[in-house]
Amino acid sequence: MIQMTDVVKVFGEYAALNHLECTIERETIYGLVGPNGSGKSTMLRLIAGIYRAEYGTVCIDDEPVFENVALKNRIFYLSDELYFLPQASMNSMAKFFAGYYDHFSYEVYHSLCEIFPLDPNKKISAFSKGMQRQAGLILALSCQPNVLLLDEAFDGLDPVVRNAVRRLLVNYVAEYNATVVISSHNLRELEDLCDHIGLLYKGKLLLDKDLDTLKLGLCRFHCGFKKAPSREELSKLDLLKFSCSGNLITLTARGNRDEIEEYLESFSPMFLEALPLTLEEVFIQEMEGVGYDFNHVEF
Ligand SMILES: Nc1ncnc2c1ncn2[C@@H]1O[C@H](COP(=O)(O)OP(=O)(O)OP(=O)(O)O)[C@@H](O)[C@H]1O
Repeated sequence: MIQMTDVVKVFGEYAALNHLECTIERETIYGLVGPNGSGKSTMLRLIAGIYRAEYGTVCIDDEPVFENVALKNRIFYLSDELYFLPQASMNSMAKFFAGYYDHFSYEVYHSLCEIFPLDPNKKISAFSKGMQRQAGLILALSCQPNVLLLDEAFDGLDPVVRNAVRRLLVNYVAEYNATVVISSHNLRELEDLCDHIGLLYKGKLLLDKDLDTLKLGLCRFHCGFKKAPSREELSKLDLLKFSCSGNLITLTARGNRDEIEEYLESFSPMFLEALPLTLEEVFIQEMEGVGYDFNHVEF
């Protein structure tokens, strides 16, 4: 379990993380979203033990991370600015990481090299940006970390590779009882990948929720009536959004989907359909629910 308690990280006069509290359970794929400069990389670097917090504690399984060599051997931080040794190929980087990570597995490395169509003898600097990301992921997983920190890891990956990576991460977490934290400024990138989402804004977690709970708590319906009921007539619903055009109604409500559907059926609609909500829409509703103007958070 990753536990950040009252963490402050300052650069000069600026607090990049401002009394941050966050707990990330094992076997979780945790999506960390937030606008540019909200502190995502800083948070990941603190978890990786690269930065020391000015205040507060950062622990993994109750042990402080900073300067903890044994613990860091089980953590891999894949930076948004990928770094490979000059002139390195994947094979030479594998040798480099094998010298540092006690659990580096050549078996895993070779099997991943077969999944991704990259030449392991070619200079990584000659790879495209997306290929370099793939190389980084292969090497990261081969180190078999308990905690895998991926900073903007999906940048530049095409949909096919993205899908493959998604499957790999899900399997990895289950097989190794690992924790993966992925940062992105794009909610849509994380929607089908994470089971938990944290929204970082100005160095604080504004929202930290299980994805199923988030999605289950809200639903949207589109329905048509001979004579549409007014918003007031639907008083039993906890309505977050309501729009009526003629006899067509689109609404978003908080609550149990089946119960809401049953209630709407009692108004004898001519048709009634549930519409999917995107993660972004769920977030907007949740943020407004806690009195926050989502327009200030640009993704
Ligand atoms: N090494 C540093 N020196 C000075 N300021 C820094 C440093 N690293 C981060 N900051 C500042 O801390 C804040 C948070 O930066 P951070 O890189 O953690 O944000 P981010 O959410 O990862 O942003 P992005 O989505 O743009 O990558 C920013 O205001 C940034 O300017």
